Amino acid sequence: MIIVIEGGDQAGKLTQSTMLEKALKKRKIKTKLFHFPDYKTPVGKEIRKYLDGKRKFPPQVIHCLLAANRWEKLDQILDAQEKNSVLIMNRYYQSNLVYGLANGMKQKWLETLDEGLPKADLVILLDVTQKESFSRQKTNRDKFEKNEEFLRKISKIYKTTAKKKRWKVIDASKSKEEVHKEIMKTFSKKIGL
Ligand SMILES: Nc1ncnc2c1ncn2[C@@H]1O[C@H](COP(=O)(O)OP(=O)(O)OP(=O)(O)O)[C@@H](O)[C@H]1O
Ligand SMILES: Cc1cn([C@H]2C[C@H](O)[C@@H](COP(=O)(O)O)O2)c(=O)[nH]c1=O
Repeated sequence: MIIVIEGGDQAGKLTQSTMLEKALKKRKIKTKLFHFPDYKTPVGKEIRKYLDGKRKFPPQVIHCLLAANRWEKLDQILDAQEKNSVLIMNRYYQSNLVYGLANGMKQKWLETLDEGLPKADLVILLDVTQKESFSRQKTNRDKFEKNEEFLRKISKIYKTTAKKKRWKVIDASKSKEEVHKEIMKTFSKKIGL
């Protein structure tokens, strides 16, 4: 199964996807964690430059690149699916939908970019207020993260999309351990334990 950990800036996606990976491996469940964007690939390097303000692209181009970055990893994803029971995605195509909508792109256009990639079985949205996210100090904010107004928009679109698409929303302003417990509860329920 594919579990996606989603959320805005500093929501705790890296923390929680790593804690989940560790917990599943401890239970002897074969698990592989992917991170998107993957900044190490050729397309990923372009995305990094864009987010750092060193490249300029129209929104259509950056959202195509963000999807292309997943297509670059398709063979690795398929291979990982063969070898593991669970794949965890620290962001996946759901991010492109939310950020793309916030950037004025159409839903159908955005969804077509990722059509054909292995689908998510469970999407967990880590919900934090924009205030809480900003209090989790970060020195180098990227192009999308610098704009507070944009981040408020992202938070709103995440919530409405989660409702429409039945993503599991978890209050991520709680402690790391409490959020992890909630994620484990959701996972157990999903697999019928
Ligand atoms: N539940 C929590 N409570 C308080 N601080 C947290 C919590 N979860 C994560 N943090 C802290 O917030 C910061 C961001 O966490 P993390 O890198 O996991 O978030 P992220 O969603 O992956 O961020 P980004 O999208 O910006 O890469 C880190 O310093 C982390 O230790
Ligand atoms: C995968 C993906 C990401 N984005 C956006 C979301 C963030 O603003 C950046 C990535 O930053 P992070 O600190 O490395 O999480 O890119 C997007 O718009 N579309 C996507 O598919």
